[in-house]
Amino acid sequence: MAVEEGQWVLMATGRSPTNIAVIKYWGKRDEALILPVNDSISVTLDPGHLSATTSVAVSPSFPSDRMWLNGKEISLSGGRFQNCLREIRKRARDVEDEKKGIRINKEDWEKLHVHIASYNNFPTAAGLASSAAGFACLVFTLGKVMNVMEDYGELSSIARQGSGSACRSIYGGFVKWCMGKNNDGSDSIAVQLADEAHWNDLVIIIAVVSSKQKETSSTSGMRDSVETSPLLQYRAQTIVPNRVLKMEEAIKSRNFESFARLTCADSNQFHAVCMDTSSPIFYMNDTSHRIINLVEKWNQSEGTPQVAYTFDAGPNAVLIAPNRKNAALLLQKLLYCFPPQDHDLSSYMVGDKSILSDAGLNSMEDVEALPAPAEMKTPNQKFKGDVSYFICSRLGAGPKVVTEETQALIDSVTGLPKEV
Ligand SMILES: Nc1ncnc2c1ncn2[C@@H]1O[C@H](COP(=O)(O)OP(=O)(O)OP(=O)(O)O)[C@@H](O)[C@H]1O
Ligand SMILES: C[C@@](O)(CCOP(=O)(O)OP(=O)(O)O)CC(=O)O
Repeated sequence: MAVEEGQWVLMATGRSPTNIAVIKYWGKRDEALILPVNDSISVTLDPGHLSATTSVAVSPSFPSDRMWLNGKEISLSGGRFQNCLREIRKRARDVEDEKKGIRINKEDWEKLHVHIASYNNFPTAAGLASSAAGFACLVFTLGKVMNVMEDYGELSSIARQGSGSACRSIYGGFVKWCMGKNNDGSDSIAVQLADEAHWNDLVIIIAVVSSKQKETSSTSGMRDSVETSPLLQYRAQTIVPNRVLKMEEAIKSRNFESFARLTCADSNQFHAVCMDTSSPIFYMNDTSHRIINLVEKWNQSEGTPQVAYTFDAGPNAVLIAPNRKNAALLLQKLLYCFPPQDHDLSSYMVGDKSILSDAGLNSMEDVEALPAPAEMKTPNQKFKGDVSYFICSRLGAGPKVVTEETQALIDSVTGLPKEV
């Protein structure tokens, strides 16, 4: 139902980044509250390249809460959406918009309904943490519309109830999700370790190996691991606590060698836990393994890490280079092994395309002329088309309000998504 004459629509739009864990969250001790079995640490990615944008509109003429994701209406009846809506509504405060002549009292929020429209500028449910950006954005933007004044720690614990990893997308830079001890989850919140300016030389290259939806969701995969993997228990109790301390130290001192070793080891152990699960879960594929091999060989041949890799619940590789020079060298090696299927170099690299010219790759001829990486054992092997495309990004900031009306996803007159 659209807005009736004489009634108003109030709206806010927010944009939130995704994050990628360098110490992984895998396993819950409480499914309903989404409480993890270990701390985790992530880097927030530049929202210009990977983010969710969400508009939340409220109007007395809306008969129910509704949501559209990437243009399609989805159900809000799931517990995760309901938890986020309930927790934000509980904290809603008086809102006044003098220009529009709108006054909403605190108590009115229980009766008012919202329309939510969200859009991800990258593939949804493909192991690129869309749920993290999505739920962080939902909580952040609902909070703006409802004039919620809670601090970011509290917002992170609400976002956590949408998707665990979402609590880390409430901040930019380097973020730690402290698992907490309390049964009610009140101390299971995210904190910022350092902002994005702290270590801004880092370059992040994502190899999108498959943008298809995955077979085993993170939620069900980690449930199976908790129930069946002895390695998960050992990891959570013995390995991660120590690793988190070392990672915090590496970030603080910008020690790339330590950062890279910890990141790679933790990704590999997370996938070992998946293998240790009954039935085993395979998130990586042959292409993922080839990328690990390439990086490991390079790192070994130099005697010190040149690049770090990490893989979430999917085959896509997230590669972190300490600077543009190493990122460009990495790209040369990657494009030698994984040349594009068609001859369009420009669409093969999204995000910060300028890294291509840093790598001296201005045309397909440049790609074809690349020498085989010196550390490769079988230099003639090329796997054309096995990588769909690359994204070049960097560390980024946390959620922001988007003020331009043109960027809003809901029409302020009809109260419905603009594309519908
Ligand atoms: N922009 C968004 N706003 C709200 N919810 C979203 C948004 N994007 C994704 N989601 C929710 O997240 C779900 C996808 O989460 P899922 O964990 O399967 O994939 P992913 O987050 O892309 O991958 P992973 O967490 O393994 O890296 C969607 O079905 C939807 O419920
Ligand atoms: C492999 C991971 O990306 C797992 C993310 O799991 P989710 O946060 O998507 O799971 P739920 O809490 O069930 O929604 C590792 C990480 O981000 O730490």
